[in-house]
Amino acid sequence: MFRESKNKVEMVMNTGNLETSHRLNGAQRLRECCFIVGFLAAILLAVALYSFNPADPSWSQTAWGGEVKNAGGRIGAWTADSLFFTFGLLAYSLPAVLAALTWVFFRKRSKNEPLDFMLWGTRLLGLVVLILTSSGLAALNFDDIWYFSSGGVVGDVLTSLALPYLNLLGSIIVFLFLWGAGFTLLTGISWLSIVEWIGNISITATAWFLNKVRGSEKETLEPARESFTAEHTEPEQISSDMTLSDQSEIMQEEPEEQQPQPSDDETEHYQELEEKTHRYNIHMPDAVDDLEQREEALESEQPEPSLRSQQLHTTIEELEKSALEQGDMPDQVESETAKDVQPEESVYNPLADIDLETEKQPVISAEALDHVIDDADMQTGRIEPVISDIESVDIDEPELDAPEVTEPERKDPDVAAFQNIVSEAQKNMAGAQNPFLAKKEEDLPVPTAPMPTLELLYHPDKRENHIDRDALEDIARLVESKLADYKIKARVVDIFPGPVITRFELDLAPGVKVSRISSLSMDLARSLSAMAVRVVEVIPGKPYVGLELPNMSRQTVYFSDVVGSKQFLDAKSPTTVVMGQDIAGEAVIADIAKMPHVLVAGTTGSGKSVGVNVMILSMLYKAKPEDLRFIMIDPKMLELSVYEGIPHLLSEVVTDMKDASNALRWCVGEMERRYKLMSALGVRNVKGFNEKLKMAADAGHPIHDPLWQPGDSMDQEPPLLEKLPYIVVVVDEFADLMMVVGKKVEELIARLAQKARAAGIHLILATQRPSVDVITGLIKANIPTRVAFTVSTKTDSRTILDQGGAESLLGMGDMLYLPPGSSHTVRVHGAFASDDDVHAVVNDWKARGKPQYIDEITNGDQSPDTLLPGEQMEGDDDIDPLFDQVVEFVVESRRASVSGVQRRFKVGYNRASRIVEQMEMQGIVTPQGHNGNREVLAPKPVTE
Ligand SMILES: Nc1ncnc2c1ncn2[C@@H]1O[C@H](COP(=O)(O)OP(=O)(O)OP(=O)(O)O)[C@@H](O)[C@H]1O
Repeated sequence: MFRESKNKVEMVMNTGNLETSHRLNGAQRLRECCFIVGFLAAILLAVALYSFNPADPSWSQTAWGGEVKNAGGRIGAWTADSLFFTFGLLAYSLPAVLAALTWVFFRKRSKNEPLDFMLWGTRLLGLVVLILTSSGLAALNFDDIWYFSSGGVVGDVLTSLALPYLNLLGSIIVFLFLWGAGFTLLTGISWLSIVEWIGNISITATAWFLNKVRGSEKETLEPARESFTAEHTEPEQISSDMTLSDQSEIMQEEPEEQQPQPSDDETEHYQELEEKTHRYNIHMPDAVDDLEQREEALESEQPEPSLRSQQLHTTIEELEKSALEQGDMPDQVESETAKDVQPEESVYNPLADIDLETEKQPVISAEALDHVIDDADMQTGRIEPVISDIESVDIDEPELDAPEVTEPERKDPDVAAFQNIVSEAQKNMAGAQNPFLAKKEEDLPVPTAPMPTLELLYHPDKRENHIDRDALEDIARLVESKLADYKIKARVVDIFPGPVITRFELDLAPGVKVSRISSLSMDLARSLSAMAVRVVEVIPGKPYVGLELPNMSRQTVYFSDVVGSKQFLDAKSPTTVVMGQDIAGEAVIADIAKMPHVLVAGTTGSGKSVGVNVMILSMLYKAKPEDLRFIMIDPKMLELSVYEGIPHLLSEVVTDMKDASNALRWCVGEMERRYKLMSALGVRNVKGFNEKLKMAADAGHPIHDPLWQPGDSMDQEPPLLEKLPYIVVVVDEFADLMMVVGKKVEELIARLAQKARAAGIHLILATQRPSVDVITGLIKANIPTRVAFTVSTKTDSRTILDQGGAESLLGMGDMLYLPPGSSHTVRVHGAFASDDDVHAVVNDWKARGKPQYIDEITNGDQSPDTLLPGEQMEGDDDIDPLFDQVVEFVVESRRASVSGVQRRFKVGYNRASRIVEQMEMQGIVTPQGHNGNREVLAPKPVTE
């Protein structure tokens, strides 16, 4: 009508809405009026109370006709008088109370903010209690105002009720506490939080005040045990050199965490949580990272699953569908038949089919097959002569590209009989040549690789090297607390997990002696429930002490792992040997030529023989026979005889102790010869000698033997000098040698150990008896490199290493290696080479060549010509004083056993065996036979 446009209409409507929204509805209007009146009353009340004049007319005063002084007029005077009369001093607070009540009840509220009557009921109750108790307290404690009691009538009534029963103090206390309860009812503020808040304020104020008083001088906190823990838990937040104010600043920075004071349980929970998040410095071995990287690489390298393997995961329906689409679905009849014969098979497997068929052949009759075909025909409605009889099934089978299936039923009886005869003959042959019996190797095919390959060795499957950080941290905490039990303040700073043990590096508090921890190693092992704990007193380059604890699950360090390591592959020397892995899993290798001799000791079963085998095998991986030769002495006849026949051997493996001393004597002679040769060529060692020889040969002037004299051989001119190989002498049970041959061996070994280094002759001596009569001072002084496997006592450890520690090893190849020229032992987990590994490498070398034994090494009879400088003929030894008596006894008893002589004459083994050998030399008894017995050659004395 009069509104012209639609827009305008909307605008007018909107404006109308807005206008109505600003108007109050009926109830609201009433409430707002009450709100205004309430405030008016509060203001008037305040005016009346604060301008109260006792001379004004009121309930209590009669002042007729006088001028009213009260600013609230006559009403104000009467009201004020009434309130002062009723509430006393408390009347002054009533305007504020009235204003507050007005605000609470009449202010405009939103719909989502309804009045909580329960809450307001308690508040009202609180207010009443507060007013009553305040009046009571005022009546008891304050003077009257004007002519009113300070507590008003209310206070007077309350006190008159309380005083006869509670007396003054009791009444005050009761009113005070009720007042407190009323306050909490009214405000909802807990008195506990008020107390804590006051405490906080006072501490902060005191700290602030103290710092103010001390001026710029800042207080430094002592790193006490508590702060020590704090440092651990929040190192980046609270450090020991922070001032108190700094710390309070930090506290203020996190008010949410500091202000709501937690309960005791919560505090404990937080402490636990803090301790859980306490991270130690764990050094993961590189191997773990490598492993992870390799795993990732392997995963990324994994080829896409082939179509065939994809098909394995599809259902038969999907396969059929796709086959139909591609048009290579087999004949319906065939598939149906197959279904009947093999209802379970969902994926086609030719091998499974063959097995099934061959198994089923005898039980499927032609009738049954016909029945199957009938069924199929009925289902398909097609008649096709697919299977005619059983034979046709058999003949069709080879099409399936299956392995040969033996079918004894169809064999000719003559052929079967012939085969029986042949197999019987083969069995007899096999019985004669039992493969489990050690036998001479036939000519093996020569390997194509120039040196043995790593494929010969056992390669373990990929091993999980899972390191549980939380478990390690738990152990670290346990270590700290156990040490604290023994009053040792120490803190774990670094953790090095390894394949066999984990090293915890401890930072000791100032003044704690390392020896205290060392002496506690047994107690620590017990309290940590560990097999053994080794204390590393000095870690080179670090101010810490090491505590080595065995891992829960131990990993075997395989020879193939270490021999395939970069360090070993990079090493050039032919005498490089593998030791094992250090505590962090890094390969430890050494060079025998630099050692130059090594002593290996440990109790039986500690892994010595495996260790020695590993050393020999690693040299077989590095050196050709022209570079390195071995002389092996093995009194046990077990450990080293496996090497018999490798081209590196200079002589057969020596198992007779007499031959062993000959071999050692030969070595001394060879050493002397080499020295003469080297001095003739003016070189200082074997390496220099070989280089000079090569240089001369390359230059076309090969060097002839300068020591040759006419008559030494049938040749007319001196022979050409040949390359000198390193010679490594391995003695597996050195104690045996010392026991049987005695002093002579000690002398020979000492001579070799002193001088053989430059001549390229090196010794590996292993013993399971690390006692001072075996490892004598003379030998020890000349053999600087030692390897200690587990020993039973600390004394044994000292005998080998000149320090303790080997008694705390874990066995199974766990060793302490004392490198040459060092007094610090290195803990090494020895590499493990199985018998199969040894055989594989040995066979590989046997296939490459035959050894050329030097007979004089073992058979070299002692004659005045072959005597070494300074050596005496054995026969020149003084005849034993007991000799004549022993001869008499032996000739009479006709028994020439060493033990018999020992028993009869009460002498030691060495002396008895020497006397028997002297008798042998004089032809009184025969040499030892195969059974160890000797026969008496001298005739029995004739008795009259
Ligand atoms: N490095 C190693 N890792 C794992 N197991 C090892 C290792 N070395 C040795 N062993 C285990 O310890 C056993 C004993 O080792 P070995 O025969 O070398 O001891 P031994 O000290 O030579 O004893 P004995 O003196 O009696 O010959 C081995 O059969 C093997 O099972």
